[in-house]
Amino acid sequence: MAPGIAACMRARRSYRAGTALTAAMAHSVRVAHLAKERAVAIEAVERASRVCTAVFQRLVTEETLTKKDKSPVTVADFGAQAVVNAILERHFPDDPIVGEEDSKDLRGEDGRALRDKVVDLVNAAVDQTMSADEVLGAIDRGQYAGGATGRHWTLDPIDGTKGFLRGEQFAVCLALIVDGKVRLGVVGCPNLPVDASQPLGDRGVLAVAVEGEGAFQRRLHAPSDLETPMRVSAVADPRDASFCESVESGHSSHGDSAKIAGLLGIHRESARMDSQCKYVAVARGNADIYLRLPVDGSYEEKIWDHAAGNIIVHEAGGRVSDVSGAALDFSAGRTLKHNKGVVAASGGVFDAAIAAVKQTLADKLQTA
Ligand SMILES: Nc1ncnc2c1ncn2[C@@H]1O[C@H](COP(=O)(O)OS(=O)(=O)O)[C@@H](OP(=O)(O)O)[C@H]1O
Ligand SMILES: [Mg+2]
Ligand SMILES: [Mg+2]
Ligand SMILES: [Mg+2]
Repeated sequence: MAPGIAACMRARRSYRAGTALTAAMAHSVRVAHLAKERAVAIEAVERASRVCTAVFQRLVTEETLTKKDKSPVTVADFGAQAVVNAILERHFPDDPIVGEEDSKDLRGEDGRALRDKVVDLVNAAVDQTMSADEVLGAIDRGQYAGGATGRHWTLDPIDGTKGFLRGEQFAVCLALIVDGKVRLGVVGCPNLPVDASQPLGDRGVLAVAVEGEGAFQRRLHAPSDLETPMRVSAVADPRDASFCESVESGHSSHGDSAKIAGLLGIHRESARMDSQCKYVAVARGNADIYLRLPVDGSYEEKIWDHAAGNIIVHEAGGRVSDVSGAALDFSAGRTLKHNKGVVAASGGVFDAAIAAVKQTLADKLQTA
């Protein structure tokens, strides 16, 4: 095991032991639960986050960001997926991975320029030197079909690509699914303010949750003994609630969310934010409701866009469902094909939010 991962597990044990002496026995049993997976996942997400930040800094220096050249983003997507998958392979060689990207565009003569950039990027981020074939192989470990039995990981190397390009919110999201249920989630948010009340202050948050153990946050790239628990807000009156949604109206209907806010008596403007940082915002009480409302009825949400955020909100005391109130079903393959849309909210306002969503989408839900 890498020394960093061993130190991380020790630090977590000492942090948790100090939090509740009376529960020491329960802790010593629970801490062992997915402890190695948790530590490896954090290390992988942190390394991939560094890859993304490095690519973005180069983008800014080369002033390509304003040209909206998408290829550097593609480099970061591929690089981050290769780094995470290589780390997972080293520690859990038998675990399959459902990842967003594949190596198609990096192969052959057409893919050479991009491939060379990705290989350089990956080799700057991992401990061992990887050949081009090994990097492409690592990316393609993400082609697993998913399903209801056994264990597999799911990875979104950059969630919120548009946010990444704008220098706004994006996230590196990794989750472990066992027998169709999410058991562990890690979301790295390099641009999220550490303290939401200080939006111009320090940035970089890592959120993590293991089933049954609660949700925690810490500064990205900080030792785990500085983790603090996350709790959803205690708001009970929906009129006092705030909600967040996707930036793009193509990913979540802004028109329907405005109607739902009207029904709930919400007067505050929605916070529009890219990526699974929205789940983290709900988990740490910065927003009360996350609405993701279907625009195109045929779109199937991808498991990597929701798995990590889903468990983080649950473990922070919140609830997550689709727009009909049904739990998200991560056992159906690479997509959430049995669900439409997503509603995540603190416990105090979840029922009211679902009722307003159902009322607003009644016609669409009937024809779906
Ligand atoms: N039609 C449609 N409906 C819903 N979702 C879609 C749709 N098309 C794409 N996607 C996925 O949306 C992911 C980004 O979601 P966000 O909530 O971050 O959107 S936004 O950037 O704030 O607009 C985005 O994830 P990334 O590709 O990882 O950025 C896509 O997987
Ligand atoms: Mg995504
Ligand atoms: Mg992505
Ligand atoms: Mg994408």
